[in-house]
Amino acid sequence: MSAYNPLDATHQAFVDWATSSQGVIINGIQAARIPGRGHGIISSRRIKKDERLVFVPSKALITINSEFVKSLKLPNQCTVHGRLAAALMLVHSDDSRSYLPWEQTWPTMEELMQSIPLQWSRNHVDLLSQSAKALREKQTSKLTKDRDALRHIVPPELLDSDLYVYFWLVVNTRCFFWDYPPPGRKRFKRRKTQNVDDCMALCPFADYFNHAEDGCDFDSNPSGCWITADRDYDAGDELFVSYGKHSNDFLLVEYGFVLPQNKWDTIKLDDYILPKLTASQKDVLQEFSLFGDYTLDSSQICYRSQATLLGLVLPKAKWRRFLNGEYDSEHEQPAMDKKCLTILLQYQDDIGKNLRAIEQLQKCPEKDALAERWKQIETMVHNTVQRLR
Ligand SMILES: C[S@@+](CC[C@H](N)C(=O)[O-])C[C@H]1O[C@@H](n2cnc3c(N)ncnc32)[C@H](O)[C@@H]1O
Repeated sequence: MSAYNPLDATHQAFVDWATSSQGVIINGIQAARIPGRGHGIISSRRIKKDERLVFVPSKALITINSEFVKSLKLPNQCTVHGRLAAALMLVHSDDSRSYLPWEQTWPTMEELMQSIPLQWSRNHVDLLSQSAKALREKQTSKLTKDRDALRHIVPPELLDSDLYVYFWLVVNTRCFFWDYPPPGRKRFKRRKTQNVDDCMALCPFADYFNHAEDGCDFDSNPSGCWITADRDYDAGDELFVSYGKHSNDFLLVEYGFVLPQNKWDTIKLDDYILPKLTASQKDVLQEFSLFGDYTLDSSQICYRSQATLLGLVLPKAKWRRFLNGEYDSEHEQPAMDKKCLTILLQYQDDIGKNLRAIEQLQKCPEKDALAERWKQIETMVHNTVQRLR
């Protein structure tokens, strides 16, 4: 007996549509409402490793080569992401669109806008971590570029509306990797030249799978794509796929959630290390390609940070010898640990300030997401401080 709730009529209608008219083959799994994760996939019986769980034929995907997308003649200067979002928006008012039963299972605009920081208000954005802020800025400029590339073809009242952002986020959160050219070509080969960011397809039913650190295997060929069990499962277990080896800041910005346990999680230390460096130390780091991108994971500071911090405790000539692999820094380890500790104590102060500011916010999903993330950051920093002490 599963702990998850059965599907409502909208989702059941979508599953019927996907299997009866789109050729989607579902084996041993079903969609279900999963508390805290929207919908997801659970096993309807015991499943053996390597069983194929779902097959989605290529004709059922929404890609840049789907007829309704192609017919809109959207400009190639716009990313595939931006064009797919525009196409979904432009046909949104057409009640005869073929994939309507599928679209009705997607999250609402409110759910997406609240969970993903892209459209958060300034007071919430200001309380994101440094790395989440940087990722959000990148995302914002990608959205702006997509809008600019579409401006001469899509009316501004649509392009600048929340509806465009909504479909842009639907594409961002629900696409799978897909890099095949349209059917009908004599030779059906993967395009080697295509930008990986442009290899996207919306994939009915497979898009119910939630993310975990590790999960079932996704694969594809020109006929379609499928997901295979990575291990045995009991009836009623939730099954996941992995969206990639992502930190929680990345998951928050791109997908609107964080994992409670995440072996790929890291936090950035740049704001604490870079201000401590002189101009000439920065030059040396540039020379050795070690400038910036300093991280801490659940147990240690990355090599880049350690090599950089050594520059604060070693004379320049010795530091250069270390960077050239000619000097072993074992003697300086205690001094370096001390530097590290100073930096992390400063970080702890800021974490405290952020948590107190978040405490003052009115109750809302953004507040909960911010508090959860900063408590994770607090734990990571605290554990390293304890270890160094
Ligand atoms: C491809 S969809 C997965 C299906 C989705 N849960 C739904 O209800 O339609 C990706 C979205 O699912 C949610 N999600 C995926 N994995 C999650 C997880 N481990 N915890 C919480 N939410 C998750 C996030 O909202 C994410 O943007």
